[in-house]
Amino acid sequence: MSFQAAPPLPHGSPSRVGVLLVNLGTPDAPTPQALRRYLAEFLSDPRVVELPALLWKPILHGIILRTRPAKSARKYASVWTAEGSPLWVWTQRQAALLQGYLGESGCPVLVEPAMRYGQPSVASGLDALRRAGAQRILILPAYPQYSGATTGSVFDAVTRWGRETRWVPELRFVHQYHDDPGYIEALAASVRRHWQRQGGPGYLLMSFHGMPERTLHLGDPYHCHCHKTARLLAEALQLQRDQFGVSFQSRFGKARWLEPATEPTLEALARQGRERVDVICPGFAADCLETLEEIEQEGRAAFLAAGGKDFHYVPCLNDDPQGMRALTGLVQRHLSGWTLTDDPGAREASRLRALDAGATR
Ligand SMILES: C=CC1=C(C)c2cc3[nH]c(cc4nc(cc5[nH]c(cc1n2)c(C)c5CCC(=O)O)C(CCC(=O)O)=C4C)c(C)c3C=C
Ligand SMILES: [Fe+2]
Ligand SMILES: [Fe+2]
Repeated sequence: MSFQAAPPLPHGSPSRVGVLLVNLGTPDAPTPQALRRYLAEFLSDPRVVELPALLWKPILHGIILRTRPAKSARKYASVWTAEGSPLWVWTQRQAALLQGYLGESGCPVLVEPAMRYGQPSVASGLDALRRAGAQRILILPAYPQYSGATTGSVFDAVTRWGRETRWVPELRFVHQYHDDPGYIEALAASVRRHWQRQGGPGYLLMSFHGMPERTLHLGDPYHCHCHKTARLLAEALQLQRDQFGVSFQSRFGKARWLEPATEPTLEALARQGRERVDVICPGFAADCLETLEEIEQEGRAAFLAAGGKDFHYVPCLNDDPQGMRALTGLVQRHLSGWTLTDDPGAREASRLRALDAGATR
């Protein structure tokens, strides 16, 4: 076992604070080859598919990685942008904006974007922060609701990096922000703006990414977090019980997943005579394949084919200024004691350093 050498820090240089903003990850290109690499890494994570490796590996390599890459590549091609995969484009932009907002509020930190699967990896993001002099690092998984498959897996990647690192930095970890008032209010404001453009409210379907149902019975808080986010958003919008619903999308594999599923819910709403539906995906910090293709394209088609008339997708918070301010506030609270703005000890130390510098001049 060898440990990575600590990056050289100039003698007497101040310790810096870093934030690693981590989202799920995405393929490098909308091609079957890139999808095969990405899905092989993603679906080999035991946090994502909780089956014994002896059972799962032959299914993954013998069936899924032979068929799914081509199908998924076509879906990715339909949402790909000139700058790349939407998930990566938004995550990069969020990291740059977060660094700017934090700096403006007197909290000078470095923010690096990273992807749990694919590139830039969690390890490369942490290395970049260390090279830039960060000795204190806050990990910010871009998942408002905790799940073992997402947030838990980011933790695994961070600790795996730590196991190979000589000088492990001081670390903090954001666990979830599903009921953060700033996040809820930013979502509510985005719905109100949508209503204004449409001349009034429609039925609001809040669609969250699904999870295998057994994870709920095994104690994963994801399902509860999704329902609490939905309740708080409905309260902020003063919606009555018959004006909104919660559903779970992106079913994968043969096991039971959380119910109700989004697409059948949209079809049922249309058949019940709901002419208009507005869909929001509060569990996604940024638009990606799951929102742009599965909801905005497939969800729309399913609703209209079942007799619905008017389908609207309310985009994720992405780079929304109110959403970014909410994230800034969340990070500031988690950095408490680490930055000069909110740490009396650090302020005093900096005052003493200044006095010291004056005395030696
Ligand atoms: C937001 C939270 C997410 C949870 C919870 C989640 C669980 C989960 N996902 C899969 C399988 C797939 N997910 C895929 C894409 C994908 N998933 C999330 C987020 C969550 N997943 C995002 C943000 C994305 C989009 C990535 C992008 O590049 O835009 C995919 C890949 C696409 C495809 O081939 O369909 C798979 C597969 C499982 C099994 C799971 C829980 C156990
Ligand atoms: Fe997923
Ligand atoms: Fe999907």
